[in-house]
Amino acid sequence: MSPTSSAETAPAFSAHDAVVSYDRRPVVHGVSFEIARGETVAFLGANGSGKSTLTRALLGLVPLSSGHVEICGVPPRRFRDWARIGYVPQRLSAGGGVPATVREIVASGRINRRRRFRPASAHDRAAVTGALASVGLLDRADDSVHDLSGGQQQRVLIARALAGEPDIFVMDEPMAGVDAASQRALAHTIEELSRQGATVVLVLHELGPLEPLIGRALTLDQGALVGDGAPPRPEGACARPGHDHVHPHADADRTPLAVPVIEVSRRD
Ligand SMILES: Nc1ncnc2c1ncn2[C@@H]1O[C@H](COP(=O)(O)OP(=O)(O)OP(=O)(O)O)[C@@H](O)[C@H]1O
Repeated sequence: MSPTSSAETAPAFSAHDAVVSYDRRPVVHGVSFEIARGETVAFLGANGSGKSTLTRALLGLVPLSSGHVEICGVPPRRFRDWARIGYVPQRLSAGGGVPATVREIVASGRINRRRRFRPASAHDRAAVTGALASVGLLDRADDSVHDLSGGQQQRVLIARALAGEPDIFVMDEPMAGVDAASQRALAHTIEELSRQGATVVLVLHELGPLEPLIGRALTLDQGALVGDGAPPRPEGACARPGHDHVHPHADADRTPLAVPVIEVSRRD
């Protein structure tokens, strides 16, 4: 933490000359930036430009080969307040081979909030139900997550993050494989989170319905930060730095979402 910052005033995320390598091959090349509390920021770039790797490095999920990153002024290895962070990974990893239900996966998002060895409180249950409703999956709550389409599984991951009532969201391609109506509903959810003061970091290959929310885009090209500012104006459906992007989920789901109501815990 810098001498002038504290855990409450430091940027939500900062990176200083951050380098990430896989098998000694650098895929993120010495990037530096800060993301302030309450900002909504998108990482843009083509497939393989390093967006996911950089966001995972910001969360300490992959190690840096040099440089440093901080979460709220603290290096990830010393950061303890993980309940503040809602991470939506690019693909469903929760559950694995275990036949978990949608509700179980979403409830796992409250683990950092629950008191050890205590049964779920009424507030825990309400947070899970509210998160399920927000992504339009209340009616699928007792189904196995493996019976859902890729787009629906993506919404389960978003609900899991919402259930934890974090104030910092990191969402890796939250719109991937989600149909247009559901994308608009998710955009509304994200707008609401942002309006309530949450920090929202999005990995996107195109802005789509999120465009009005994104005032700042950090653009990556082959691991280098090549842009930091207002996002490029649309010139077509996929006229974005990642226009050649391959969607990870081909099976977009078709269920429209309920209008979400989300509460973000305020920290300031
Ligand atoms: N676990 C890994 N091991 C080795 N190389 C990896 C690994 N993960 C990603 N890479 C490589 O690192 C580079 C950056 O990948 P990354 O997934 O971060 O890019 P991205 O911009 O998020 O792309 P996409 O939009 O396709 O997810 C790519 O060349 C990719 O092949």
